[in-house]
Amino acid sequence: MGKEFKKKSIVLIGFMGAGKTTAGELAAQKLNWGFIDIDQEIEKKFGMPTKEIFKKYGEEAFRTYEKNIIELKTSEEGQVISLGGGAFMNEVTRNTCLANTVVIYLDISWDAWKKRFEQLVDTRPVLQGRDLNEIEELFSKRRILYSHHHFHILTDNLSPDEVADEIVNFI
Ligand SMILES: Nc1ncnc2c1ncn2[C@@H]1O[C@H](COP(=O)(O)OP(=O)(O)O)[C@@H](O)[C@H]1O
Ligand SMILES: O=C(O)C1=C[C@@H](OP(=O)(O)O)[C@@H](O)[C@H](O)C1
Ligand SMILES: [Mg+2]
Repeated sequence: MGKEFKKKSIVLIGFMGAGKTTAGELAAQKLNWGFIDIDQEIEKKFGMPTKEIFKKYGEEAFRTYEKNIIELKTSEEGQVISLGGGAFMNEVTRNTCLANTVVIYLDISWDAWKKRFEQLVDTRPVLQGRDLNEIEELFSKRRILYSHHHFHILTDNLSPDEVADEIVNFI
């Protein structure tokens, strides 16, 4: 028997709403790889949406479980793994992903993101109680850490399917 070919997993990073979940699932289908959405894993564990987890258990509990599940899932191969937008702020997570996986940054400009705000505000706990100026500040702060990646896709003028194609072409 020949050696089995194992593929490094892909990790998608970027600000909330950039399309990590949507494009990640499509890319996994195209590659015939597994798909793991870290938020969905956390929601399964807690049995409630992320917004409720933040309310009931607090952000710290969410972040701790998030870090641990990423550690676990990035040890698997041949997976497309969509992170939540805040996960990459954790240094351990960043180092693990950069060392063990192919990190792809789904970038979106602030102008394009603003148009998606209404679509996101009801479900994203981090947006609750923040005005657009505060969100832009968070956007700029996080962007600095997203600069650590292996491949970058500017998604502003791309459909989810086109983003998935870019991911597949890179791999
Ligand atoms: N390339 C895109 N163009 C337009 N809308 C998109 C694109 N990618 C995702 N969306 C939409 O933006 C919202 C957030 O997408 P999602 O995949 O959940 O992002 P993330 O996982 O990065 O938070 C969804 O309503 C989705 O349909
Ligand atoms: O940016 C963040 O801190 C978060 C982003 C969300 O994921 P998406 O980036 O998939 O929206 C989710 O993990 C949670 O609401 C926190
Ligand atoms: Mg997502």
